[in-house]
Amino acid sequence: MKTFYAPASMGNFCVGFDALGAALQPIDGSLLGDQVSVEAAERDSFSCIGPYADKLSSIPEDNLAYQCLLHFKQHVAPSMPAVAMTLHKGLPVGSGLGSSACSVVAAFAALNDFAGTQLSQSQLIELMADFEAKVSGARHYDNITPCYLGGLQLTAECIADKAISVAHDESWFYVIAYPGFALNTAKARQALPQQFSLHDTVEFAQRLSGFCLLMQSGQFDKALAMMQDSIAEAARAPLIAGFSEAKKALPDLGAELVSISGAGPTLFAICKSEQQANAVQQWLQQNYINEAGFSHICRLDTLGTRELKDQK
Ligand SMILES: Nc1ncnc2c1ncn2[C@@H]1O[C@H](COP(=O)(O)OP(=O)(O)OP(=O)(O)O)[C@@H](O)[C@H]1O
Ligand SMILES: N[C@@H](CCO)C(=O)O
Repeated sequence: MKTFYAPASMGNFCVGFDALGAALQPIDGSLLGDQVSVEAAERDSFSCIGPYADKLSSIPEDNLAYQCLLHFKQHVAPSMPAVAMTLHKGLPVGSGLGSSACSVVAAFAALNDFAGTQLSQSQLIELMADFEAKVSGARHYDNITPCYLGGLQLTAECIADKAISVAHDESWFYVIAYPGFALNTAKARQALPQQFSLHDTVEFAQRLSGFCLLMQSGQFDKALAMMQDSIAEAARAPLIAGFSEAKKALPDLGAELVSISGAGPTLFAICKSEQQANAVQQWLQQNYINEAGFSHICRLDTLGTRELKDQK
């Protein structure tokens, strides 16, 4: 049996709505994502286990990972032998951490390996984006590609191979806090303005391109100073209880930036020291998350989706 792990990710990354995404790795070494195991079997089967399995339908056909298996057998590798697939659901649904992307990416990575189909990066990303789009209300790559490739990715349909890795400051800490309630991505997208002025559109492009060039040239503090969300935050903050209070309070504890992770409700804060990250996390644990929520101090996960070794 082989097990593939797909890390959590933060779509948008504040300054790049639908265009930037970053994969996360808790600094305590714990896994924050989904896992898909596959092994040869007499007949196809699917099971979903893990801490968030009960948040999903118990009907296999309703699960994205199983839908990936059915699609793969029908359209990619019809001669593939029967397989027993197990999804370990390690991320809450509607979290803002790329939960559905994790299931899809881990499933296709595991199936591509099991069937020996050796799909290209672009072919795999297109497959993954097709399935992510089924549930998120739109086709966006900013969870799929950082989850699959790792790191910070500039990502879009129009980009060669769908993603370009962007340099990042390895000393930054990302404090993430999932409050414990869900926010459906499709609903969070419906809350967005349907039109932006020419001025706002041009400014978004100027800010995103400036950010990427500054990051790529190692001018990380200048890049950090450019980080503003002019597309989604104003419309989505009212949907996320406590976000506005956190945005006001956390800079006093050392947060350089506070922004929404993906479509929310998870938020993230960028800190330059672990001491500041601990202070920010403590505030979030006391004021932002309920008993079903969690917080992690993270770095960027630079490995992306990978096989977990010594799985029995
Ligand atoms: N394996 C799966 N993982 C996550 N969602 C799934 C899965 N299978 C089916 N779904 C359904 O897909 C929908 C995912 O919606 P949504 O995109 O809001 O969640 P998400 O991907 O978990 O959110 P986010 O990307 O913000 O973490 C939910 O309605 C969920 O029930
Ligand atoms: N970029 C998408 C999803 C991110 O997880 C959005 O903000 O709706």
